[in-house]
Amino acid sequence: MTNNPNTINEFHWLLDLVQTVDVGIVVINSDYEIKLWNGFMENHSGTAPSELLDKNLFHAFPELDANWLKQKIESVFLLKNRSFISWEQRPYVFKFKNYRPITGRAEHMYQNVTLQPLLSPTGKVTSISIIIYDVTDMAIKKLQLNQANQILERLSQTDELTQLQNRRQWQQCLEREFERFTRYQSPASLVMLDIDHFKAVNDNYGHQMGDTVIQRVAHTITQTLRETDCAGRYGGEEFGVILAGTSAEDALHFTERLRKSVETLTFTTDDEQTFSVSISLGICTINDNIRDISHLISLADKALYRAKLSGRNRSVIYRDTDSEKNLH
Ligand SMILES: Nc1nc2c(ncn2[C@@H]2O[C@H](COP(=O)(O)OP(=O)(O)OP(=O)(O)O)[C@@H](O)[C@H]2O)c(=O)[nH]1
Repeated sequence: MTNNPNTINEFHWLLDLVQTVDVGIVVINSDYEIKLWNGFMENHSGTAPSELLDKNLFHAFPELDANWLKQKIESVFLLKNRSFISWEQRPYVFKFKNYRPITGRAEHMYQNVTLQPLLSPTGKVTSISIIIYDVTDMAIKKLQLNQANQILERLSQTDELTQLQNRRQWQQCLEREFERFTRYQSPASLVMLDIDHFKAVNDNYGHQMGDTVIQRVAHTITQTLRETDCAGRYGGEEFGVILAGTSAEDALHFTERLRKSVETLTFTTDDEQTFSVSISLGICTINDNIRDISHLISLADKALYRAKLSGRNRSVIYRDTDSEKNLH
């Protein structure tokens, strides 16, 4: 030890800094015995260094994930390299309460942690330091931003009135299904459907009632779908449904079930008038002659048009020959 007063001063300053810095500092030896526990750690854990000195870290804090942390510590001793634990990988190592005024809503402190080898004068790693940074403010902001982005993403994909997928999103889904067919010949059918005489609904009962009809038809579609199917609002009162792994005949079961459910819906206006609506549906199954999704949509639309022409409130399967016997 030196008796040089300058060196002694510097040593005291360093000790003071270690004790008061707003970062947690813990030093442990290779037996996990605590050799240093600074002021930050004392304040947040509520345990004074005098109670911890030479105690085993994992006995003193049994809530620590011992298996995982020991592995990390061992590799620092072995490789003599720093190791970094990000809050995104693991929100905290030491579970401390969060007292930050800005992010008061966070239950615990988010931590970035560095494990650093401490070399003896002979170059041996006899201890390591665990340095804990409180990153709660930054973590909460990032989590809130992620959450806001998720909401924005959902909004940009959803039709506001019906909560079905909007046209752009739905077409992407159709694109994926089309690709699955081209790659794996995985069958799929497209259904385009439209509310019959919808202009008359608006004209007779008002635009707001028209919106209610669109919403309830959309809800009925959602209730009739399987999880793998994908429904979207294609335009005003026109919807598209992609039925994965479904032949034309099976798609017909779906459309007929849906058509009958819509028929049973009743609507009541403010002045107690009641009315019902019907839908027409066109089905087209993907096959090798179909070039792309625009072509597929146009063929399903042709079948829908035929359903309208032949009296509405029915399902029609598109076939190249497209004869009357396909009407239902
Ligand atoms: N209330 C409401 N009406 C809409 C909306 N989008 C489109 N429309 C109306 O839907 C009507 C569609 O009418 P048309 O395409 O002529 O067809 P239709 O009356 O349904 O008759 P068919 O399809 O031939 O059975 C138009 O009057 C549009 O103004 C919407 O979001 N809300």
